[in-house]
Amino acid sequence: MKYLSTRGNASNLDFEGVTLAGLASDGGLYVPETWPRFSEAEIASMRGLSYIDLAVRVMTPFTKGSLSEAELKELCEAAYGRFSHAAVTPLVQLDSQHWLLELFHGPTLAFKDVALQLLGQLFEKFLSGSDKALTIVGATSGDTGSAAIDAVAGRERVEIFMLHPHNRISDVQRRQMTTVLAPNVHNIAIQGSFDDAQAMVKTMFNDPDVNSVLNVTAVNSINWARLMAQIVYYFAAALKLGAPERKVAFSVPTGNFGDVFAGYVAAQMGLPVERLIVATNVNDILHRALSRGDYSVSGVTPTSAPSMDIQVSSNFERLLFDLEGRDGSTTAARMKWFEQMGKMVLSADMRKRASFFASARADADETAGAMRWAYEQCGQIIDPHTAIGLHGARTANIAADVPVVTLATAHPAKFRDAVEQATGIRPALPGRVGNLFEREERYEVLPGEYAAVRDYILSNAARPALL
Ligand SMILES: Cc1ncc(COP(=O)(O)O)c(C=O)c1O
Ligand SMILES: N[C@@H](CCOP(=O)(O)O)C(=O)O
Repeated sequence: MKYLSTRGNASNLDFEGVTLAGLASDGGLYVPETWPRFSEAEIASMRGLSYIDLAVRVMTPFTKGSLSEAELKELCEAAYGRFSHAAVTPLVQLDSQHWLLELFHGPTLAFKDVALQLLGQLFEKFLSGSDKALTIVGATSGDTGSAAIDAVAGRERVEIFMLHPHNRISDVQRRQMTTVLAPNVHNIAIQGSFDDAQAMVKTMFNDPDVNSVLNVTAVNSINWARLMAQIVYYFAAALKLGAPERKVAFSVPTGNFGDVFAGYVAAQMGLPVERLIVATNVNDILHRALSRGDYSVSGVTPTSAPSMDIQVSSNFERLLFDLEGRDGSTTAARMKWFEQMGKMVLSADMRKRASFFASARADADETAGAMRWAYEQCGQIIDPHTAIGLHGARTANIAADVPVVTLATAHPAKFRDAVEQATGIRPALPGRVGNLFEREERYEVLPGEYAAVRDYILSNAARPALL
């Protein structure tokens, strides 16, 4: 499989190349040259497979040429062997139409583990036998950071610098990152928002002062391998609910548009998806864009679902690329305009082409209300991000005979204060996170200025000599 950049001006790479590169050299995001497609019979034959065997089946078309099926299986076994549930991503029924897809049974209690446990294995595999080292530079609104750090802490040849918005993530999220004291892990709290951190990361990729000495890569969902691994659980859920004979709708708590884009890819691959509901909090740029064409950035408002306090949704670029006929120069011009003006308009025609996506927005009361409904009506404690998804699922106009699956993206214990406020229940942290509140923390607080962050990374990166 070959991959091309959404901005049409970077070398085409194979799977190994895009995994190690993270972002394309023209600032675009890598996508497969074409979407692979399974027939109905092929999808039916996936029923009953274990999660690992299903993952190999779904991901093989994307990894062809870089990994054999046996190698991919070995990596999946290592990645998913650390999950605390035998099904890896179990489904829980709420009522006659609604299900939760629990994606938080990995080591750091959020859906990010599903992709990042595999990405850690992929880095190791692709670096083995070479003299290369990688410097991961990532931005997190709380969950990607801990999942990425868990996946690479202590590994040789990989060093990680993770930027988070200072004082804007939960105490559990922060400690899951800052108490990992392995020498290859560096946490930086920046005075600013996740969007500021994400913009710095993207700038770093094309900064000659950085990439002349460091081999920089990404663990955010700008890295194609992240999205690829997230496609699998859409197949897992739909197959359990009757696919390919029966259509299923998904409601996805959305920030960077990565998770829901993985659902879009699953549909391109032939999975019968009725609708994808893009569920946002009050940082609602995607809801505004899909419902009325207004993709314009306003300030980020802190909410009880901090991981979704995002306005610039990186993966939306991948959708725009498809909606505009996969013409890189059109997408490049559109993104350049957006980067300068902070806004773009989606024409009625583009919105029509995107009408496979529905969208919804939940404010603070609606988020708390969804947590209460899940607890009082269905006996389920859910986190605020999942609650936003559930609000979207329950308010979208989906026919009563179509199952609606809400992606449960984080364990409620990561957001104990918000859950307790809404339901009166303070969820306990699962044993697998250990004595988080007794461990020493280490992180650097830096101003939200690109030069300060770049200089810190350049002076603290341990292995430039290996490149
Ligand atoms: C718990 C949680 N839910 C939802 C999201 C949104 O996912 P995405 O950024 O892929 O849209 C995030 C962050 O990305 C998250 O951490
Ligand atoms: N919500 C994320 C933000 C980054 O998203 P990513 O999926 O692109 O890594 C987080 O929790 O860090």
